[in-house]
Amino acid sequence: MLNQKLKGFNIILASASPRRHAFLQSMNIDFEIRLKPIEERYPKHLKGTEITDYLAKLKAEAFMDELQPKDILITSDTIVWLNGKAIEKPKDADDAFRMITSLSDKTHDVMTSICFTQSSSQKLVNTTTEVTFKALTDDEIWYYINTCKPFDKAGAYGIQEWIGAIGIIKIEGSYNNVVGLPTHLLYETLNIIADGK
Ligand SMILES: Cc1cn([C@H]2C[C@H](O)[C@@H](COP(=O)(O)OP(=O)(O)OP(=O)(O)O)O2)c(=O)[nH]c1=O
Repeated sequence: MLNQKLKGFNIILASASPRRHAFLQSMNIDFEIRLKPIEERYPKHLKGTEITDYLAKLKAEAFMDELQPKDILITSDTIVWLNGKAIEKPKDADDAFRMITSLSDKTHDVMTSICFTQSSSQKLVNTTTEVTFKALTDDEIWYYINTCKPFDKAGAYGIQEWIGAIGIIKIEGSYNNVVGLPTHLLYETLNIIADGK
């Protein structure tokens, strides 16, 4: 099993997201958390998974110089993509209201890239999930913002929270990807790395 195969490696998760920490724990992967501040900016011409690929790699850059041969550094990025535009984290409650209103009664994409960095190589994987919201009322949107304060979430919503329970009518693709980490891809890629492929 993967946790056995990874015994000779040191997994480093460079993420402040408690959801990403919990996913690795649920997969029985031993890991340490290492954090460095980074500014999540990307060139304007990038689209969709080009953005998440770019940001997942950018998050790895600060650690490049300190990686040891047995280290596998994991970084990732999630965005919500609607009508050709990325919706990132909201600045405040009004911004969150605008974001969720724009998602109401529509289908959007959620994209996550995971970057695996070793001292001498790098692998990048990504996936997209389609999420459809019902028509949400203003009262529902404000109730959610005031109770769950989704300011740390791309698109200003958490599928794992109240709004996901009452508002999402269809999803196509990985659920965990929407929460912030496509765990099936993490598992598949770590197996490839551990097998030396
Ligand atoms: C759409 C959606 C996003 N999210 C989260 C996943 C990501 O953590 C966050 C998007 O921001 P990210 O920049 O991908 O990640 P982060 O800043 O939380 O963590 P780090 O960069 O340190 O790894 O939104 C949910 O939890 N539920 C959802 O339904």
